[in-house]
Amino acid sequence: MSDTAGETVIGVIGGSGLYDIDGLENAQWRQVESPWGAPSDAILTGVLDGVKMAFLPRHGRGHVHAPSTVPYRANIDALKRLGVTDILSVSACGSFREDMAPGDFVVVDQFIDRTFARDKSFFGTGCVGHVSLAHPTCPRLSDAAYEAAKSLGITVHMGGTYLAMEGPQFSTLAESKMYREVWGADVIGMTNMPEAKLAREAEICYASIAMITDYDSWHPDHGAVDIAQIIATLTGNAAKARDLVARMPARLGAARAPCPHGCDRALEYGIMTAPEARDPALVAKLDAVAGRILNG
Ligand SMILES: CSC[C@H]1O[C@H](OP(=O)(O)O)[C@H](O)[C@@H]1O
Ligand SMILES: Nc1ncnc2[nH]cnc12
Repeated sequence: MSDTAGETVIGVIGGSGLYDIDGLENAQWRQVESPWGAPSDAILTGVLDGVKMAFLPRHGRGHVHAPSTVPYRANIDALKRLGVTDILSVSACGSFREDMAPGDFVVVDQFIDRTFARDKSFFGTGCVGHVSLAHPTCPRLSDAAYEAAKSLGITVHMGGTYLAMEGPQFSTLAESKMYREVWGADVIGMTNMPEAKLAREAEICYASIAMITDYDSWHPDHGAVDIAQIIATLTGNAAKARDLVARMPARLGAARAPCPHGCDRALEYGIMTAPEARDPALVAKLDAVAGRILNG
């Protein structure tokens, strides 16, 4: 197998309210072709503090894609084609915890996937692959994001379980209470699944920052989700998210040691289909995501 040490390339997937980032040298919006379809938008590439960066607005500029129709596979594949090694996902989320208040950031470390209408894997008939998702986020990248947020004076919580719902409607009161009281979720959003699963399949380290915009519907003093309040909080959060992103290159550095947690080797023993039984068309589509294993 090939060595995974090399150059850091930071990918940032910006969620609701974050449609670009500033300060990149040689900034350029680039159309990236993918065999998995068109990504959400062009990808903004450039260099920040000597580290290559690639920014993709998850919903597209102008917020075109709904949570269910974001082209998750094309997005992860396109970032992989640009050489991205580490993805920082930034997302607007509701909170199930009194102490995770609107305006706070949460470094997510677990997910409950309740989505049901999305393509969730690059693998399938003709090339079956399995990866571990017990620890779906990368501790090295998550630590860097946490430290960056703390250094900016942002109220940030380390660790939290993100409930991924299909949407686009928000939860009923009964669902909100069940996610919080029975399932023990901390935050809720509509987009980090299957994104995190696909990043793991593509052997890209993934960390997720939840920017809290509301208390969903469970909170007796806050009532139901109010989209006007969400947008107001989002606007404030976006500036903090940009500052956090700007600190990431200095935290990670340009030279990249292999991930100590194995994210960049997740597929090492994961492909089950015998070489002679593989579908050449699917293998060809997997050139970026799994080329290290399939063609290594
Ligand atoms: C604007 S509220 C609902 C919307 O915001 C979140 O998007 P993202 O995760 O991309 O920041 C949430 O998941 C919904 O898609
Ligand atoms: N309460 C909520 N539920 C789902 N997604 C969200 N994004 C922001 N707030 C949310």
